[in-house]
Amino acid sequence: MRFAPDIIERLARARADLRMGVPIVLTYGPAAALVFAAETLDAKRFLDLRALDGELSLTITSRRAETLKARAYDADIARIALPSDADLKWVQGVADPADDLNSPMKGPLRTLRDGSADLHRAAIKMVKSARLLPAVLVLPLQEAGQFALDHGLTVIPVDLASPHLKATSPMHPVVHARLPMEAAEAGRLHIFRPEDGGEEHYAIEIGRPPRDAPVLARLHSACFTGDVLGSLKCDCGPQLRGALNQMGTLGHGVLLYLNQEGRGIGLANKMRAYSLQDQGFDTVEANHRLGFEDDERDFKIGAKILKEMGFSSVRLLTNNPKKIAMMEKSGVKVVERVPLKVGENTHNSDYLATKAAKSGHFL
Ligand SMILES: Nc1nc2c(ncn2[C@@H]2O[C@H](COP(=O)(O)OP(=O)(O)OP(=O)(O)O)[C@@H](O)[C@H]2O)c(=O)[nH]1
Ligand SMILES: [Zn+2]
Repeated sequence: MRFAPDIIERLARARADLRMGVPIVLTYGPAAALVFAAETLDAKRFLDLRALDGELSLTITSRRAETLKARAYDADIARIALPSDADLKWVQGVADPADDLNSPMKGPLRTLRDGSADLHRAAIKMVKSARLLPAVLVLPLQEAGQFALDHGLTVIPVDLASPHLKATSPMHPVVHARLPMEAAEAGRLHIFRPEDGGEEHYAIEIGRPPRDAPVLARLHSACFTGDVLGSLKCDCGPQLRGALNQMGTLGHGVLLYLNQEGRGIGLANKMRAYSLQDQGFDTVEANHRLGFEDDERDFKIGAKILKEMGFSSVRLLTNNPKKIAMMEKSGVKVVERVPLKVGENTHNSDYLATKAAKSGHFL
């Protein structure tokens, strides 16, 4: 009998811990560290953390470090030595750009350059996958095993975890049922569940497309504001309905509804980005100021689901060349790109222009 969680299950637990403000322990060979997500750390735990010995660092991505004018010696991340007088408000000010313009002085920031950054890099990956701000407090630990046991903390060995932090989780069909829709009466909704405890994704199959021919397909990323609320800041709502209508007219197609809200940063972070856009930054700059890349989505998920459904080639409805490249790389042939230009308005024209200029979208 073996009921203990395996590494994938422990990673899911660790993500939930971080979201609730509970620290985790990361180990890598003989090295170990106590890790808190800066966003969810509370005052009480921060005081207790301060009382422990060791060099406490606030690790951020090099994207965020650039905005804060901090040197990033570890390529994609920067380990900021926590000043002795730094309080929780200071930590959150480094993590969250909301007040950058009101109170720009966070530094001068001293970043660490000696020692290994492996644990810190893994910690950033974990908070990103927990859809939190990419900033972590990291304290090296000596007796990590005992410490974790004493405090009931989840322990993640980074060497075991890293292949899973990189890979796209296998996706399993859960259930499907008939769903007549305005765009097509012959609709069917399929639910797919990843093995890693992450978000479920959906496939909307219209008609019964033959599996041995290219299918009209769309990879749509969740956009609560556009899809549900009819936001005018983006073109997602009209693209969603436009794609379904084209498939309905043709009589068959597959729309994948991928729960990668805000280009993979989650709705809370997307709203942080919107707030920065209200301060004058464009969609790409806002992501960078938050510490994210322009696009944190994993399009391999889409290819996995299509293959699972039996499709191997598509006519892809998109203006995004990266989706095409990723499908091809993942073994789904894109025989044709079908442009999807709908829903431009006065509120989103700058947003669409930025995507064309900075993210390489087809005009
Ligand atoms: N971070 C962030 N995400 C946004 C913003 N505006 C829209 N989104 C998200 O961007 C995604 C839009 O995805 P898609 O409809 O696949 O658009 P796309 O990558 O431009 O590709 P195509 O529409 O296929 O050309 C959704 O997840 C939205 O929630 C924004 O300003 N910031
Ligand atoms: Zn949108």
